[in-house]
Amino acid sequence: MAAAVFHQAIGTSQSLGHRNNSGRHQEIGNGSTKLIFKGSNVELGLSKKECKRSSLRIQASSSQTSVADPVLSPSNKNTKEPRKKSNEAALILIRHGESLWNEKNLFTGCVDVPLTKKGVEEAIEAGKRISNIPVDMIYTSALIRAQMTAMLAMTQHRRRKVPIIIHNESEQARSWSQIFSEDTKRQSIPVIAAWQLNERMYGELQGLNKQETADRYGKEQVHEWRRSYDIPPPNGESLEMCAQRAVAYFKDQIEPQLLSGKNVMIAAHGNSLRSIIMYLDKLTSQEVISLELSTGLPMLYIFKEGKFIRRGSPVGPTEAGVYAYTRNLALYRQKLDEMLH
Ligand SMILES: O=C(O)[C@@H](CO)OP(=O)(O)O
Repeated sequence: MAAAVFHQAIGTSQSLGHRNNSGRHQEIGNGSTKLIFKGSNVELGLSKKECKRSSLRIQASSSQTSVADPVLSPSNKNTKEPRKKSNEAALILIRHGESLWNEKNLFTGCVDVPLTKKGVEEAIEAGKRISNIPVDMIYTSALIRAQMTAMLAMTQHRRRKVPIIIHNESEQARSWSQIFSEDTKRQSIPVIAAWQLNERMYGELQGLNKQETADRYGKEQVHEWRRSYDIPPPNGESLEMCAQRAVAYFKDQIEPQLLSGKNVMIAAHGNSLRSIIMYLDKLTSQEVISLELSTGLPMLYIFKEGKFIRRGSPVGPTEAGVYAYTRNLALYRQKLDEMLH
């Protein structure tokens, strides 16, 4: 029953840490032509061939289901196996919108800072870009900036399902947040908040101004702390350490959802997403140094036949290119159009 959807992934949801922001930029070319990772001073271009090379191969077995929303096909309404077998699912990654400490240029890490007005607008804009892409499950970090981003983005979604945060932290929380209508459940999207997706813990840099820290310790040292793979900032996490929990969570909890055909959105942070993208795109520890993610930029991957195929950032809800990627996405969009007209 639909309740299963709401409670299955919850076993692992927890409320701990945090992570966050930065001022840098990665630009992911729209569509599949070109990726450009821009750092403050760094630029790395990947050709189409290179992108292809870096797309992930995952040891995954067979059963996957449809990108099409089961609610839209009445025949699936009352079945225990709500989805048809299919080969693909959509994965949307989104870094949170600008936070108040991004704005002040402070190291944020696990400090739980909300979005600025600009961050709110970025999240809404991101939501418009993905408003025609199916979302069955949402994963966020335990931090408010990622959760705000996910929720604000979903206000723009045309399917109008209600994102609902799953509270599994105690038996009472589970019991008190139950939903007693199967139909209402079907019109909802479970949102799992997991500390493992939090920003890297920035140790003794948290709260310090990035520019002042560079003036004090030197630009190179600070760049190493911020972008190297295996050098941690003082008493903080390196990207490698961050990957150990973020990528493990992705593999253990999120990949199985994709394998079962669920379309997933992840709202998280600059570095937790860098580590996940490193895994998805098979970037080397050298390549990941140049990977920068802009705030509020959604990135689409198609999970198909055990592989992650990077599809760039949808430019807007009507961008024809996105829907040319897969037949299922096009069908979903068409059904939304029919439903909403
Ligand atoms: O301050 C932070 O938490 C992070 C992410 O915004 O900054 P950086 O760009 O240094 O990784």
